[in-house]
Amino acid sequence: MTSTPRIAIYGAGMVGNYLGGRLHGHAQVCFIARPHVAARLKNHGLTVSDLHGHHQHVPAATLDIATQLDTVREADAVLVTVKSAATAEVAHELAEILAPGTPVISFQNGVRNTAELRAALPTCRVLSGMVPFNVAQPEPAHFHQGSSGALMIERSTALSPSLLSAFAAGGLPLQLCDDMQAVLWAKLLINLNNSLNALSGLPLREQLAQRAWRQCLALLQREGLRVLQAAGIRPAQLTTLPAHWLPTVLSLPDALFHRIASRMLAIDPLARSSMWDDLQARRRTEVDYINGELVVLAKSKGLRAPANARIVALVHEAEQSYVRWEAPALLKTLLNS
Ligand SMILES: NC(=O)C1=CN([C@@H]2O[C@H](COP(=O)(O)OP(=O)(O)OC[C@H]3O[C@@H](n4cnc5c(N)ncnc54)[C@H](OP(=O)(O)O)[C@@H]3O)[C@@H](O)[C@H]2O)C=CC1
Ligand SMILES: CC(C)(CO)C(=O)C(=O)O
Repeated sequence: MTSTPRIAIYGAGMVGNYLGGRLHGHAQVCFIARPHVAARLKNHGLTVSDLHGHHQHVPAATLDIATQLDTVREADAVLVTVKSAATAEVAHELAEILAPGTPVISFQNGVRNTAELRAALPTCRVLSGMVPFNVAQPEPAHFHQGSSGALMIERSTALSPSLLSAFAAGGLPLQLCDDMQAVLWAKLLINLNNSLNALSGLPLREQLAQRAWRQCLALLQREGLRVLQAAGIRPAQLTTLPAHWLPTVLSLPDALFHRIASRMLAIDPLARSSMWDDLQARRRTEVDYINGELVVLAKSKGLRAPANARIVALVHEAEQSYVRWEAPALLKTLLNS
């Protein structure tokens, strides 16, 4: 690999544009974008910022934006940043074009994207990744990191020093990890809030500041933890507290929660979950790949996950016609499911 790696970003949305903007100048970044996104970037350039004060504009003339896959042929690494439902299609497109041995990193939520990519790309080095922070889009070509955390990637010899250096130089702290499946399950437990946030219609910080919403999340997580235990899956510890303590902390009264868990509320006031973005854009959500994953796993173990199943149904209803929920009503519905 050359000293400036060529990185293709497959899926120029929230995460793809943010990561690509940060990597720009430290790597030769090529964005694979939908035509309307490509047009917007070509008009405005790309701006990325974060809650720590970073602000950077990448002029349009310096952006490499493609709507066809041909440019990926030369990539030293591909970052997959599409929603989970698009992974299969992307994997098959990449299979036609990528050189054997190319690292392909899934920066997606959900626990099955990597396996899906591996099945279609047996000669590539497919690695799991995880994005811990939120990305918002305050303006059409501006992507803002609204919470903190280091990216995680599966440790592998496929990650060249120049690739790792590009992330460091771009101000994207990176943690290499041996057991990414445990990380992805732990992230899935956190992502159980995506649907609640979407149904609440509130920014994340405002939603999580309210005990009744945290009690809904605690209920979904407790159910999830029971299912994971039955399946012999131990989620990694991604927060200051182990995953199995989170439901207790989330259920605390507001005053105590704000004192003990203030870090959980260190989120940009405008940030919302990616599932809220999908509902607003009237796109299919990832609920089947998050809450639905627990429902399927429970069934395979002869168990049920009724509260998560109820959320799957409610989000599918919201995909058809959005109804905003109040937390006490949703909590009652979940307790009765
Ligand atoms: N947004 C966030 O804050 C976070 C998101 N994540 C996860 O990261 C992943 C990506 O999320 P996010 O960035 O929000 O998703 P977005 O929907 O914002 O971005 C994905 C982009 O990829 C495009 N796309 C899909 N298929 C293709 C294709 N075949 N060719 C070209 N473009 C394509 C989509 O277009 P179209 O919509 O037209 O299909 C969309 O523009 C998800 O798994 C999400 O859960 C993780 C942490 C935070
Ligand atoms: C960062 C987090 C947990 C919440 O924004 C997320 O993963 C998402 O929105 O999909």
